[in-house]
Amino acid sequence: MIIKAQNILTRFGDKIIHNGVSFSIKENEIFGILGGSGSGKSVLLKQMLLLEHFDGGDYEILGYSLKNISEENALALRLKWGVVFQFAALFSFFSVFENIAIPLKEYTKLDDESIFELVLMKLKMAGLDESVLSLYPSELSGGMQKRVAIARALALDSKLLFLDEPTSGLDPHSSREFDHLVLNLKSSFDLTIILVTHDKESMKNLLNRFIILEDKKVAFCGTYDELKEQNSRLFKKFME
Ligand SMILES: Nc1ncnc2c1ncn2[C@@H]1O[C@H](COP(=O)(O)OP(=O)(O)OP(=O)(O)O)[C@@H](O)[C@H]1O
Repeated sequence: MIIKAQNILTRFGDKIIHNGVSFSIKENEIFGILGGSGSGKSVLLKQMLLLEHFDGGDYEILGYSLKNISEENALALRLKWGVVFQFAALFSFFSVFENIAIPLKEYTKLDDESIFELVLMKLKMAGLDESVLSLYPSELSGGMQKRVAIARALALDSKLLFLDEPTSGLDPHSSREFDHLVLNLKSSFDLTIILVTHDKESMKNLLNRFIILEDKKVAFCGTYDELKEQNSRLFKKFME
């Protein structure tokens, strides 16, 4: 297991968000976190990324326990994953090249030529070519911005990729193109991908397994076909 969540309890003030949430994510799967609005999907994602507290239980990610993790281990872990947040979150005042090069400049001692080669390689992995290198984010379509964000997230050879609502804001055609990209990345680069999504097509096309959060707990964990067979109420609610 690459990620294990055990009995997670989350509170904000008096309000309980998760009460005993447990799940495991296997290597090289696309794993979905589903649930209604406010069910705690984003909070769960942020907890795994060390961006949000939890009040009980523990996560184990790539062998590190997140409870009481040291600064040093937290940094080591941050270098092992890539993240794409909902609105691509590119630096608007940097070019595409600069956006993708940032983690390479910050965390490696590579020379300029190697950085250029790597940026180009990551851009191609994400389905773009050198013609966009000198453009600024505002000059790109929404779908292209997401691709640049993916290229940046994978700059450091991450094996874990977290995506928060990656198709939100995209038209249906670009959303399906994005699904293809995610599938390609998974199979070509042995990535494990964790995805929060509302997009029913993406759920059907992409997810190997998923959890559904409901009433502060995991109401379902398994595959699309298993949900269809085992729980028609949740299937209707989330997949139809
Ligand atoms: N920092 C915070 N302080 C207080 N409450 C918070 C905080 N972050 C999230 N919450 C609350 O936790 C609950 C779960 O939020 P979360 O953003 O995880 O929901 P979600 O399942 O991702 O919903 P959506 O699909 O609408 O984005 C919400 O009720 C939200 O108001």
